Amino acid sequence: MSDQPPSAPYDALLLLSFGGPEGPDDVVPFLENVTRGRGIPRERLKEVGQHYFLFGGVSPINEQNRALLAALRADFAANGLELPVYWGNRNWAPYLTDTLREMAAAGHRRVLTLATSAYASYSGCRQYRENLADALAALAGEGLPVPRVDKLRHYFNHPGFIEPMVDATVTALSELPEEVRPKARLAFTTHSIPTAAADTSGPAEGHGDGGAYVAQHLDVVRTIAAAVRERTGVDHPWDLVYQSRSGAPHIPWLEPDICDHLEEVHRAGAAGVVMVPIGFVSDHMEVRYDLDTEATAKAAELGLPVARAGTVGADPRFAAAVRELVLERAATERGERPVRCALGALGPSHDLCPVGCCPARTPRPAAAGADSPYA
Ligand SMILES: CC1=C(CCC(=O)O)c2cc3nc(cc4[nH]c(cc5[nH]c(cc1n2)c(C)c5CCC(=O)O)c(CCC(=O)O)c4C)C(CCC(=O)O)=C3C
Ligand SMILES: [Fe+2]
Repeated sequence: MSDQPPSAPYDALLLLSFGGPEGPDDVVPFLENVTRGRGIPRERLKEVGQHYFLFGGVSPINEQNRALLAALRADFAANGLELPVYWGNRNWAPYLTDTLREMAAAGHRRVLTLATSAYASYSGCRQYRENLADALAALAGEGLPVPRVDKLRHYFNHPGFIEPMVDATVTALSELPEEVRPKARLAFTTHSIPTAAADTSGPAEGHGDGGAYVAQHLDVVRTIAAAVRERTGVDHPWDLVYQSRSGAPHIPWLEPDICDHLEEVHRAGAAGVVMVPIGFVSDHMEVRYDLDTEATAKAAELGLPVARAGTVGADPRFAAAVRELVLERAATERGERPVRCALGALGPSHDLCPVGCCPARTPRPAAAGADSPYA
């Protein structure tokens, strides 16, 4: 219908993120929020607290989300898309429940969510859906109208997410000493998760060795590596490696860790390494500490030249991709069949997480999926 805005039936977009401390006094309460009921050893928490104190107790993530919000609003305005954009976090202010309450009070009834995690996994998808369900339950408990909330499909393979990472990889290669550059290896990194969580990531039919989490990352790696080869004319050898492991040592998590990987390729005679943090949407603490501080120190100790590629952050191409994804999903909801952009071999991801997608160890209500208790 021509009198409908192009984002109909949606009336608002919600940027849903992790949240982070904004000063030294925030660090401990933030970590308590993150780890509530998750069984992370005390020693690991003390250590992670130190990472934040090293940066004045300030995580870069909130500033980066503010920049992304600004980029989204600028892109929407420039393209005549009148869709208000809100921001709420899992672990720090602005808290998701407060944001959703504000959205409900402003009259929003069909909310589309952009989570700052591009891939399938319990931590990157279902846990956000559980947070949405908790927030909606709180609104219902307060007698407020409960908006219907959907979530955008995984965007790991969207050109607007991939292309900035290709540029960033080429730029990082150019930062290596000239004689090292043509022989450099690419180490694509993402957050390690328990292997049991990886194996059950994504829809049930893909469960098994690494699940959708590893399959989606490998798809991205192959796409970026091929594009870098085209741009530089060099076939850089690559690996998918992991970082930021927590949890008890006896529980298996995805390996190898980036630091062990650097040692290993150094031993095998590698000339240099570009670290490409494909698992993260912005240069937040996992990137600034685990890669720029820890892994970079390890490389210096080895005498191995390294460079680190930037993340997508508030790149205008990513903001445009979000707009395309919003319009695509809106059209699908209206019963149309829009073009669904995706690079790589896997094709566009599902719009609606099916029952059994990225199951939790202890089942809990999750919104914005086929098993949502909310309409
Ligand atoms: C897959 C994944 C992403 C990527 C997808 C996404 O972006 O969502 C991610 C992002 C992030 N993780 C972050 C911080 C933390 N994650 C922790 C703990 C954990 N992460 C896990 C997984 C992931 N995490 C897991 C399986 C745990 C174990 C405990 C549990 O099962 O929950 C802990 C506890 C201490 C520790 O052990 O490190 C902290 C402090 C920050 C904020 C950074 C900042 O402040 O700038 C961000 C963006
Ligand atoms: Fe994490």
